[in-house]
Amino acid sequence: MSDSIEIQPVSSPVCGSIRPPGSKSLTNRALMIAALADGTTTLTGVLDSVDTQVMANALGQLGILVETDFANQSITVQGAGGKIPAAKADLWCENSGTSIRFLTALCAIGNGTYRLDGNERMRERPIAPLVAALANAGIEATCELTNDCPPVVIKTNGLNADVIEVSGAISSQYLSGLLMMAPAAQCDITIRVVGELVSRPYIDMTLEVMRSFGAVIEEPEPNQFRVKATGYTGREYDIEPDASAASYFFAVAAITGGEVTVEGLHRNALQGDVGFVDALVEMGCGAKWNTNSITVIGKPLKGIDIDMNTISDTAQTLACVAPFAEGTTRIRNVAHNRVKETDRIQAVVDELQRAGINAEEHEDGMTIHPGSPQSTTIHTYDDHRMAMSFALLGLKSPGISIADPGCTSKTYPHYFEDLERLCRGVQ
Ligand SMILES: O=C(O)C1=C[C@@H](OP(=O)(O)O)[C@@H](O)[C@H](O)C1
Ligand SMILES: C=C(OP(=O)(O)O)C(=O)O
Repeated sequence: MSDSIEIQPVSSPVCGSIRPPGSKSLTNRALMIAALADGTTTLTGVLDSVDTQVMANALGQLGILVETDFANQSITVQGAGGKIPAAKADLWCENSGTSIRFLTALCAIGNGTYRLDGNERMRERPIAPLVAALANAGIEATCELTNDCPPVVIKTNGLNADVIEVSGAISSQYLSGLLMMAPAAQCDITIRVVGELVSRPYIDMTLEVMRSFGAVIEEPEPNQFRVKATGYTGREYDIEPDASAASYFFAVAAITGGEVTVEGLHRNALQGDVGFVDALVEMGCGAKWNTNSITVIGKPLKGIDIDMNTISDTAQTLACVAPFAEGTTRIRNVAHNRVKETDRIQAVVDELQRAGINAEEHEDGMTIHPGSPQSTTIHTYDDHRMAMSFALLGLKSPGISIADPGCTSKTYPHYFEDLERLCRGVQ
């Protein structure tokens, strides 16, 4: 893909419908659980992107039979019944947080030595809370370097602990990984979160997918989970379209005064990020929640003060809607966004300022003032969500280019084509 892509402004409100590709979070959960299950699982509606390829490849290296048919959005997994066939593996996780966190927990139930690593940014993304949780549970788990980040080495001959404690203050993915591994452990396990838990809807998603494959989990107290060692049963499982990806299309309706329908999502979707629609409604938009689609209707926007802890992947989207609202917008409680693909608080504020928008950085978020973006090239810091959200500015003002558009391949390789199709009505 080229070095940058210039976004063409739209001349009228965007009206249309779109079905984003499958959810990254659900695809990677279903893959891990299918690998642990008894029998065969066929996944449909899966996402074909770097993050899911990395997960599928790593499971293959662990000796699980994973047959991808990405052309048909399908993957078949022969579950190994709670065993990890390979006794040794070096797993490359690129910059996929879900992959490295879920796989680290998965490796704990193996029998051998496993090393997990990723790209330069992944080596700056903390994993020590998960490593400490496993170490306290009797696994020889270490961070290879001195910065509490990957590479991680796991030496294990199975997990035999009945209580695991984990911190959830930096990422919920540590807890999700432990929860998903637990039904395959040697005994029932209580997993307790110590302190704050960010991104809670992802835990509810984890529990729901686990239950769909037969897991039995209770939450006797908030953030304390009792998981039975029942194993999982393979099945056919369909993945919802990605709700975080949908946020960009809902935002298109919001900023152009149009009407955009996203197919395949609904109020009770497994992904908490459908809650982004509520944020747009708070800003003044209309919304229709249908049984198998959600429509956002763009109306005059007003700035809001919003806690986005539970829907933090959509904070960048909201930050790129905010300049077009009347009044300031304050985004709170997303300090965990500083340790994702890039420091997403600093990067968003820097790039809004580069486009001439007045924005301030806070420890936990940002304030954005109304303004009209000026022509510039937006830096994207190898963060797919920087590229996808800042494209919105270019729909409103001429001369906005997005550097390194290929970085969307992490979760949405065809994003710019889909955006073009929606905005220009090209089929
Ligand atoms: O469990 C998941 O699928 C995810 C959890 C979130 O991470 P944190 O829990 O680190 O906020 C989110 O940002 C990420 O894109 C996907
Ligand atoms: C934070 C993200 O991904 P991950 O943590 O899975 O790398 C994301 O997709 O926005």
